[in-house]
Formats: sequence, C-alpha cells, structure tokens
Amino acid sequence: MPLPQTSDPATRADARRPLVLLVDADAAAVRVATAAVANAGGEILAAVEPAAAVGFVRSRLADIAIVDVPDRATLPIIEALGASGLIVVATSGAGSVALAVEAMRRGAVDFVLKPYSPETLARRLAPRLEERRQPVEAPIEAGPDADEPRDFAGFVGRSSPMQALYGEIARIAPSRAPVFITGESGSGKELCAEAIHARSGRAAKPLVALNCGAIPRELMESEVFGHVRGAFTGATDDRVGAVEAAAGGTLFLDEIGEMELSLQAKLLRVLQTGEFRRVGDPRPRRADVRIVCATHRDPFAEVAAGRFRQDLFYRLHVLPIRLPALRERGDDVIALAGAFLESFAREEGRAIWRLSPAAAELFRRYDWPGNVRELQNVIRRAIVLGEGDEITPEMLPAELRRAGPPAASSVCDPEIIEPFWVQERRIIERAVEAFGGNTARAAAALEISPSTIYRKRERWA
Ligand SMILES: Nc1ncnc2c1ncn2[C@@H]1O[C@H](COP(=O)(O)OP(=O)(O)OP(=O)(O)O)[C@@H](O)[C@H]1O
Repeated sequence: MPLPQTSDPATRADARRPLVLLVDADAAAVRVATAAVANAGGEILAAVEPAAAVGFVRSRLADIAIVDVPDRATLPIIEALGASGLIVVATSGAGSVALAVEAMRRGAVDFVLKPYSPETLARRLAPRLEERRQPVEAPIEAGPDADEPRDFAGFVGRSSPMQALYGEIARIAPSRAPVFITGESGSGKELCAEAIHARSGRAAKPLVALNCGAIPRELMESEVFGHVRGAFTGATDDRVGAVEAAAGGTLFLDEIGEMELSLQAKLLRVLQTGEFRRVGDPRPRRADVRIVCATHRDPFAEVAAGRFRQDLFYRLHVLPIRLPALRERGDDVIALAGAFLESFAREEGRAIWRLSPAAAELFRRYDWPGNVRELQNVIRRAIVLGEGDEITPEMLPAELRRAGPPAASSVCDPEIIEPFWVQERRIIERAVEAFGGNTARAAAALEISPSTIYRKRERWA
C-alpha cells in the first residue's frame, strides 16, 4: 500500500482535493484503490482495517469513504460513516446481489465489485469526488498578507510540499487518532510530532518522546510501561514509564520499526484496550495517550519482511504524514541555511555569516541524503572551522563540492568518483520516493525484483 501523496499544488490552488478514507484489510486492493483515488482527483487520508474505521466517525476528517464489505458484519461501518456525513462507496468481492442491496440500503451511494481496475474505480468515484470538491480552505494563520506562503510551528520553509504538510498537520492535530510519520532521516519527523502535539487539545499535557532505536532492548519495556520494585535486578524502586508520563498528552515513538516484536504486541494491547502493565506488576493500568510514531524506513516493506506486526501497523497507520526530503523543497534549503547561519553564529559567539552565491548554488544542486540535520552540520562546521563571515565552496565537504556542474575537462576527477553501492543506493531510493514509498512499483520501474531492494536495504542498514 503506497503512502498517500501530498496533493498537486497546482490543483490545490483552485480547490481542496477531497479526502478519502479507505477501509479495506487487503493490501493489494488498497494499492489499486489508492491509484484510482489519485486518478480521480482525490487524496487518500488513510487506509485502515475495518476495526479502525469507527475512529473516523467522530474525527470528520474525510469527505468520502470506500468501504470493503466482505460480509454482513461490515455493514454497520457503512451506516456509521454515512451518518457522520461521509459519502460511502461500498466494494465487495463476494459478488452477492443481496449484499449490494443491503449496503445501499444502509447508506452506500454506489457498490463496486472486486476485483476492480484503477480505471473502473476512478470512473465510479469521479462524480462523488466532484460533489465534495471545495474551494481552497483559509490559510493556516490568517493575517494581513494571508495569501503569502509562510513558515509554520517551528518549521522553516515556504515551498509547496511544506505548505501542503502544514495544512495536513493543522487538519490532523485536533484528532485523537494515531499519527504515523514517515520521512528520511533528519527530515524533521520529531519537529512534526512536536507541531502536532502543540496544535492539539493535549498541548497543556506532556509530550513524551522515546527513540526506540536508541534504548537497549532489555530496558525498552520498562521505559515504555514502567516497572515495580524488584521486577528485575537493579529495579530498586517503582518507576513510571513513558505511557504514564504522557497521561492526557502525546507519546512520540521515534524509530518505531526498531521495537521488538514482543513489545509491539504489548503496544497493540494499549491501542486495543487502553490497558497496560508495568513490568513485574500483575495489575492492569489504564492509559489516555495519543500515539504519534515515526520511522525512516518503508513501513510496508517492514511489514512484508515480518519485522513489523501487521495488526499493530494498521492500528497506528490511521493518519499518515510524509515529510518531504530536503531535496524536494526547492529554495527552502537557502532559507534554512540562512536561519541556521544566524542562530549558530550567535551560539558560537561569531558575527552573522552569509552564504556566497557559489556556495548557495552547490546547496541547491546537492542531494542532501541526511536532510536538514546534514545541512545543520555543514553550517555548524563551516562557522566553527572557517575564517571570515561568508561560507564559500572551499569550506564545504567534498560531497557537496561534487554537486557543482560537470567539469569542462573530459578526464574524470578521481575525487568525484563515488563507490558503486552509494550510486546504486541513490538510484533505488530516488525510485522508491518517486513512487511514494511503494517498493513494488519502484522495483518494476527499475526492472529488478522487489526482493533485490529489500536485500540491499538490509545490507545498507
Ligand atoms: N523545516 C525545518 N525548519 C527548521 N528546522 C528543522 C526543519 N526540519 C528539521 N529541522 C531541524 O533539523 C533537525 C533534525 O530534525 P528532526 O530530529 O525532527 O528529524 P528526524 O526526521 O526526526 O530525524 P531522525 O530520522 O534522524 O530521527 C532538528 O534540529 C530539527 O529541529
């Protein structure tokens, strides 16, 4: 199932794309439906299993729901979503006329038989999407120059992908539903979690962040759920875990993909029942936390490889957000560089620095695999080690200088030759990104098998 795409800025200028909730447990159908929704001019809000659909009844985020009806047990979902004002299109592979009639009786406006092609579903959806297409919503922070793109909640950046991201954050922040943030390393996932918390009704309560990749495995359960005295060697006192510390607020689980499978099962229980136990304590406790999680990996590949529980994934992947890579943000890189030049120079007790035009050009051309964090490091290093008050190309690391236009000479400079695996990795990552995180489609375009990508990724990890 590919990650939802941010909408086409050109279309957004005229009207907001209707948001579609996809309720289907079958990953293959979700892939086809995602393509159909994009073709018909909509945007996927989330793809969820039937059990998670009810969470959307109150959130009122979606305009339209496509609900798979494998049997009669799913029919009440149609009723509930319809009653909350969504246009509901039912689908089913059962091919039963009685089921179709019953789905329509319960409020579905159309019934599409499975398997459907993206074209068929897009055709059936198009008039429904048209009904819900709305004039573009008011800018996020209205003011005298409200039409101007602006920075937002700690983020610097006014490019279209960032404007779309700010809109998504503003829309999903008030919901209680879990948020699943994806994006390359250093692209601002933690900043995004902070913005969501700050704009939610939970802002007055704590935001507790845990990096699942940085905590030793044997301590992780106690970090998340706490422990009681004597639970294990060294547990000399009762200890509150992150879930309790975040009571009423938000729990941010960074690098969720690194969490052990056994602990994933316990987290699933919190999401299903609201209950958890401190390590060594038989007494169940209750938690009221909103979970926001993040990963730099492709979560669909992690599920496919068995490293991420599918049931937990569908519970968490309710409101997905993708952070664009820095290289997708155009001139934001220059604005960010300016902001860091100012703040780091101040921190280092130096005069304010600027970027020379030649250095700015390299910044624009470079790929930034480490994203905003890499940019911060480059600027900090130049300010600490450099002389003067201007960043020039000579002060920049070799990989950045390589980003310049190709040398006029036909002889290749040995310094610019990159290892084969680095070039191969860049090609693969770009392809996966171009297909919105869908490894299978990227593999098809590269004419290699998806398993080749998974195998290589394991080697690079
Ligand atoms: N658009 C932005 N404007 C200003 N600062 C930013 C922006 N994006 C990221 N940063 C800063 O860059 C640094 C890295 O961001 P952050 O830690 O949120 O990234 P991340 O995606 O969570 O990284 P990782 O995957 O390594 O956990 C932080 O200091 C953050 O404040």
